[in-house]
Amino acid sequence: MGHLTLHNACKSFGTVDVIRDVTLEVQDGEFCVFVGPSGCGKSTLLRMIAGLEDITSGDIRIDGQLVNTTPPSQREIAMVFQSYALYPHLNVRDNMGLGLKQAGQPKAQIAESVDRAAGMLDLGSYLTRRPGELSGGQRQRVAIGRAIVRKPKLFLFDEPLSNLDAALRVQTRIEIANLHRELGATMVYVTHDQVEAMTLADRIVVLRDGRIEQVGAPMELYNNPANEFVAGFIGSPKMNFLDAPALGAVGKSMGVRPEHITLADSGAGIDGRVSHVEHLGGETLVYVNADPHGLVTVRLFGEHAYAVNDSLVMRPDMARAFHFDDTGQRLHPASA
Ligand SMILES: Nc1ncnc2c1ncn2[C@@H]1O[C@H](COP(=O)(O)OP(=O)(O)OP(=O)(O)O)[C@@H](O)[C@H]1O
Repeated sequence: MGHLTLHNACKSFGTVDVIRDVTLEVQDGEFCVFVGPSGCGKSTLLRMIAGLEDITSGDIRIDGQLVNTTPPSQREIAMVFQSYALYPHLNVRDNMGLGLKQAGQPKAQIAESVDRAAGMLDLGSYLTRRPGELSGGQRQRVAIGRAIVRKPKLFLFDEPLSNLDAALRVQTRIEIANLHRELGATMVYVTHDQVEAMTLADRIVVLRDGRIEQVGAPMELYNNPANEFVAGFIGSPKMNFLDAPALGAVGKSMGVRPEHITLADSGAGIDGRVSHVEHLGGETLVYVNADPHGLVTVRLFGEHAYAVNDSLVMRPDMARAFHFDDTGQRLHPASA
């Protein structure tokens, strides 16, 4: 079991309110990702769940039990950090088994648990190496293995992939997703990378300035963002925000995703001039300057021969456009 509830959880450092009234329920077995810009309070919230930070007010419960003042070691959680936090003088087997050893488990049982976790993470042939003899990705797998052997109620991950290069990040992301499927454990995962959030999460919690902006399944946030902030944060490349009055559209700004605009040489649409083109092979990103909207990103499938300074016309798919008022709240006009 690993059911987590936060009720009006708040955290202040001195007079600065870092987490404000967070109420959230994470179901047993769920993969929940906290995402948001730098400084929005993701790590602080995770550390409050872990017990590494006191909470200023509110409640945190694990499986219904109030843990506000429970020390981290008694919360039955395991945390995986960006920095691995392995003991350099211990080999992989001893690093992974240390928690069980400290808990007084018999040697044979520890060996069995470590072997099982090492098998899951493909670490079997590295068990006698020390962390210094491993790559960054292997070290992070050891840190994850150390969490697995403890059979915690809750896995907490704090940006575990940030120190890995791009290819290894993708590979380790897939391994974490597989692990979640295999273990069926509750996982709470912090990242500032919305692609990681989209690909791993059952549910994403979007934070800004210590508050929850929206909670939902990845595609729910993509297709139905509650406000301009979430609309701009989820999706890569980012949503375009066009000048709604200039288009005769409802609201202050009209949000259109780069993949929901087509280009034509002439005719009806928004006139613009190509400012930059990125050829990515499978797709082409065309950056178009259009007054008064500014720089608009258009994402086209496949290869396209647009060049800087080409004049063209953009045609947003109005059925997929979003409308926002001047406070950034989503409008639902009857015509939208
Ligand atoms: N011990 C502390 N004392 C005072 N302020 C703190 C402390 N820890 C964090 N903060 C502040 O709390 C805010 C939230 O920090 P936190 O590390 O939780 O953000 P984050 O969303 O995880 O950011 P990042 O993505 O950059 O890691 C920041 O403004 C930070 O400066």
